[in-house]
Amino acid sequence: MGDSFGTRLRAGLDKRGPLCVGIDPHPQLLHAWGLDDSPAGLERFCHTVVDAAADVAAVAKPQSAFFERWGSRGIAVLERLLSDLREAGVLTVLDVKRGDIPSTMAAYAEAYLDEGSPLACDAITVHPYLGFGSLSGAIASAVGNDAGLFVLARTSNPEAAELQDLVAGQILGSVAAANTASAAHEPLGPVGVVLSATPPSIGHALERLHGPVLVPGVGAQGASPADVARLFSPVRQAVVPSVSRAVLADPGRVRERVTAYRDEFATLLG
Ligand SMILES: O=C(O)c1cc(=O)[nH]c(=O)n1[C@@H]1O[C@H](COP(=O)(O)O)[C@@H](O)[C@H]1O
Repeated sequence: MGDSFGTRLRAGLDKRGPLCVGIDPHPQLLHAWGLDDSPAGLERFCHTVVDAAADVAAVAKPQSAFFERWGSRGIAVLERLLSDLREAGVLTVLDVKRGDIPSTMAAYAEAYLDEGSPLACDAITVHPYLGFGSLSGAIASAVGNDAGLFVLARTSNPEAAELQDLVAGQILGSVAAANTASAAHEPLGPVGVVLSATPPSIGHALERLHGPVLVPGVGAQGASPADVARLFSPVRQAVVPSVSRAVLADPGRVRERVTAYRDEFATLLG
């Protein structure tokens, strides 16, 4: 067995600092970068981001939808991106937000978590809205492959509250139990959560999660690094802030922005 996802993530965060670079090649962004909205444009975009972030970011999170738009040609670019990030020592969280009945979930786990799969990555985002138990097989697969999952608990979009505020506490409790039950829960368990930095407060105790906390919402969606520090101070060592548009706006300044956010988060969460 190799190192668990939590061990690799801890090492990456300690070495490079707390930041996940979101890789979201929106068509408008490709145009702003002077690139075609095409698989070739996507590929150029990805090369630039990997070159800029390779040795300064601990984690990168490609958003699968922007690659799926192009069918098999986009997926080929995504496969190459995952492999380039791995080679650069950047942990990969593929943002696919999967969640299905257990037998189908097993196939998703095979696609993204099995070592040797063309789209293998270190972790994926999943949702628990078919019942947390429907994720059991995916959790077992993550543990068996030294990979991880990030379970949506409270997302950053304004529509999230009506449904998620009803169940977030239950989801956080289930994540804590899954990590505690895992042999690999030190230094960080295999099951992380996604909690946005945009609400005014979290409203739940996070100390017993034993897993990483992926935090979107900074920059384009209005939250600041100081909001992250304020909301997540009890688990600040486990926080992985994720920033996409605010670091990608200008192709000539990706490295500068990644480094600036990383350093600011390191200071605030240190
Ligand atoms: O799972 C996510 O990454 C995610 C969760 C969430 O609550 N909100 C959220 O915006 N995201 C993702 O984060 C990216 C947007 O990040 P920004 O461009 O930094 O706002 C998109 O890929 C979203 O799908």
